[in-house]
Amino acid sequence: MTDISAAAPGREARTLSNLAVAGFVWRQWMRKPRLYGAFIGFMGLATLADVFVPVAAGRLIDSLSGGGADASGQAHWLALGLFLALAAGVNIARQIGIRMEILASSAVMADMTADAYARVQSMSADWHANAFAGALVRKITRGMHAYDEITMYLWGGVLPGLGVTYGLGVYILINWPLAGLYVLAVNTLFIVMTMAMIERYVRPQNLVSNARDADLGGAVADALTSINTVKSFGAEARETGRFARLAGDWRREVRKTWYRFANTWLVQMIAVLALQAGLAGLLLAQWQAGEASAGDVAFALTAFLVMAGYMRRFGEEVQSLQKGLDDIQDIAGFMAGEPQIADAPGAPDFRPGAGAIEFDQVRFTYGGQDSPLYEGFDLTIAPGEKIALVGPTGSGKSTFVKLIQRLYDIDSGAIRIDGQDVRSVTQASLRQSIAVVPQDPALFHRTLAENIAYARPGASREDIIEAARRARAHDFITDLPQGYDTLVGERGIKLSGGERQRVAIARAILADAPILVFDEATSSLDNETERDIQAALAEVMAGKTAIVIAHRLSTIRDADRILVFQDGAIVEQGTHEALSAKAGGVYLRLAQLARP
Ligand SMILES: Nc1ncnc2c1ncn2[C@@H]1O[C@H](COP(=O)(O)OP(=O)(O)OP(=O)(O)O)[C@@H](O)[C@H]1O
Repeated sequence: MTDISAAAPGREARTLSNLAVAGFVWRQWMRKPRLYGAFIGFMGLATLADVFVPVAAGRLIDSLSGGGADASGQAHWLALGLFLALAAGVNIARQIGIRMEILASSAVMADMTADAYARVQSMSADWHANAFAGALVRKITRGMHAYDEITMYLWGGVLPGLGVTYGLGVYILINWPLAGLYVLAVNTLFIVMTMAMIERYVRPQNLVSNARDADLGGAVADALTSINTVKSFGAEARETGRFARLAGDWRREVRKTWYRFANTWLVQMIAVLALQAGLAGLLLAQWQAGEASAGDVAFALTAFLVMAGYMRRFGEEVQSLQKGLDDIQDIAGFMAGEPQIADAPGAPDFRPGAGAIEFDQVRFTYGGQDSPLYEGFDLTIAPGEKIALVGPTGSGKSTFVKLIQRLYDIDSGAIRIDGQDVRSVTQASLRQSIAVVPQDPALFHRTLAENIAYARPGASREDIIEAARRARAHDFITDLPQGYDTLVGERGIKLSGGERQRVAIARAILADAPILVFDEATSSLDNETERDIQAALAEVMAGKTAIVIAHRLSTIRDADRILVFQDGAIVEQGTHEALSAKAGGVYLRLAQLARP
């Protein structure tokens, strides 16, 4: 199994072999085999017709130079007709082929991009923590367009080019062996040299400039998603400077790539000239010796023009094809590996119960860390229990929540919810049974009604309003000019922190999950908002297992049990009264510090 993490943006992308990328492209073609079959068939017809254009030209010249010796005087008209029919046939077949390709590729590009998007969404939280959203967007869109280029350049350019040049080469070989050998040899040399230069000389540099290109996208998205921080530090000029440095890196690398492209073209042009001079010279010599007719020389010159056109394009097309393969390799990489956190084959959906949670000898280490955060971690939470998690920053409270949601897999031991191991059920069904109200909820740039209904798509307007009422969000929503139809701005930027949390509580109410997790905002809210949120919360928690990452004494006091975390372990647990009575205890110290 390929480790997909290596392809995570932000790190240098792993290079898939051309063969692996080609396999991916092949599977995309197989989505529309009939349309692509027709496209290839028409391109083949066009190629065949192109091979015979010089032959028809030769016949025409011969019939003309024969002075109309045939009895009817029709031969040259027939030859001209054949010549024109072939020339028209090439273009008609190509036109029909291209239209088939447009039909097939537009459909495949849409499907392939949707699959890549789904795959990226299925990547683990850890993978995304290492990814730049902007770089991902760039990689996916670049790969989408590369697919069309690969298809067109291969079937519409490179392969017809090979067909015509070798087809004519063989025709020449049969009629004039020496010239034929020369043409085939120069052709082969040209192709081998072009491929080698592109693979060894152009491609490595092209991958480097692609990586710089993705860095640019990543940097823009990184700074723009934190634009408020940038502004609050008055750091616009600093960020612009940072971007300019990255743009400078990109410019240096892309210039090298483009120079390498240009150098390859130069070498190719020299080979085309050699072919031109050699073929014309050889046939002229044969004509002089009386071994070739004027028509033969006309054939040679037309054949050369046709071949030179294909060869000139061949170089560019092989390069574009390689660039296409490089550009699509990120998407191919996403699809080639398995997400680190995957549903077990045939995993059933989670069956929600009363909300019992059990940690059984859990050991967990974050990727990139040497020592485990949790070791031999045991805990049982009864259905309906109200738990408060307290402890110093970095002690492992948020990790506890991430583990019950299975955002990370543990090293050993087991986490069971309602008797079901979190690894044995589908992730989506598990997470739908755990409603999380984060500290600083990010909303979608959609209407408030849509944001609330995110927990239950298809919820009626009445249900949405009822949930908002219970979350103490209805009043501020109806005060907005467009009420429930107000767009909240990217990540909900147009709402205050307290308002966003109440929208998230309304979502949790609609979700109606047996387990509720509430991460209290650390920043202080005004008394009224705080009271509203506490009241809303009390309602949501009724009858559910509730886990509150607590920063406020009020929440802690009401908890059935307080778990005190320190360095990834629960060092004390009990009610507020019991823990407060424990002289020298961690909780007592934290509570004293928290008191105003
Ligand atoms: N994705 C990650 N990769 C590596 N280490 C991580 C990751 N997330 C958290 N950690 C580390 O794990 C430890 C526990 O973090 P966690 O977020 O669970 O603490 P916390 O108690 O919730 O802290 P806070 O109260 O500040 O939110 C910290 O040392 C943190 O640096």
